[in-house]
Amino acid sequence: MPAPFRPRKRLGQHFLVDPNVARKIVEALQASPEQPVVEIGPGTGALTGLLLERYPRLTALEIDPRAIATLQTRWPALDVRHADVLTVNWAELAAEKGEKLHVIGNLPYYITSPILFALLDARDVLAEAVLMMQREVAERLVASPGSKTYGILSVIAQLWATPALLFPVSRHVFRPRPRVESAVVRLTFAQPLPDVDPTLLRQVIRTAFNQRRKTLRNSLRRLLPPGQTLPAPWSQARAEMLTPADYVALTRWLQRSSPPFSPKGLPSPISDPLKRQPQSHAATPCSPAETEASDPPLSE
Ligand SMILES: C[S@@+](CC[C@H](N)C(=O)[O-])C[C@H]1O[C@@H](n2cnc3c(N)ncnc32)[C@H](O)[C@@H]1O
Repeated sequence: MPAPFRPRKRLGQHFLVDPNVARKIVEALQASPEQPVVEIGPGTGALTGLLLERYPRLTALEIDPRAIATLQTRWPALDVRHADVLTVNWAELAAEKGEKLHVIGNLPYYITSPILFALLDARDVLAEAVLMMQREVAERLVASPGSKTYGILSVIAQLWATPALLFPVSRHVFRPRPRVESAVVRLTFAQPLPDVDPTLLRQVIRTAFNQRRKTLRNSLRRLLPPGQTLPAPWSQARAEMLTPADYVALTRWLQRSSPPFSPKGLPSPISDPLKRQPQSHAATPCSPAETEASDPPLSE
């Protein structure tokens, strides 16, 4: 069905036109019918109709009033809210629904990374998220240590959730066609990690990857108390060699060394990242500074 209005590229409006792909995405959601589902960016409703058939407690969040008018005409009873997904208060929405939320959406690709970080931040009130995104970002979410695509997003996503790359989607099933290929990912949100300050953990990961060419001994220097140095297995490693679990262990060690972050300070055994087998891209040069909003240009 052609969009009843001119798609706006600046809003990432590439509408899905293949009903089989739409069905596959909706079927990837593991929510049961009585659970609350939130759709990000319903657009003209490629997923919305299918979702409503299964999930009567659906809420849709859309920024474009023209899309909202279309949705209200097609499904007058739909709970569609005019909202910028980046400013949504997920905790309030979950409180309103009375339980953890299941999120779904074909994401607007110009803000994929900020949406992912916002959802990961809201992990305590979310159960799962099934999201279509550019394939390159999907691959980053599931990347392993030592690989070219392993970065801040990989580590944080793998700590706060279990990401699974479900299936690829061709750029030919959208109108207008995006320039990049897509993929669908499911994030199953994890329980909080015990005995680790999440703010410090994020700061450690970010600081290490922002200078990924340097050894951790140098890149993390400013996080250490004066006179303190990193122990041997970590000090010579680079950011991309550490697993998500290593970052947790490293942060716990820092908490013990820096009193402000040291409420409990439990010891944690670590493996030696220098002895780990690097993967095929282990020696890749530094990519341009990885930032949370670094999504590539997308439209044709
Ligand atoms: C890739 S389209 C997907 C549309 C529809 N779900 C589909 O599959 O055809 C992305 C949708 O997100 C909406 N959108 C863009 N920026 C948004 C934002 N900040 N908050 C909420 N929705 C947004 C766009 O208007 C568009 O409807």
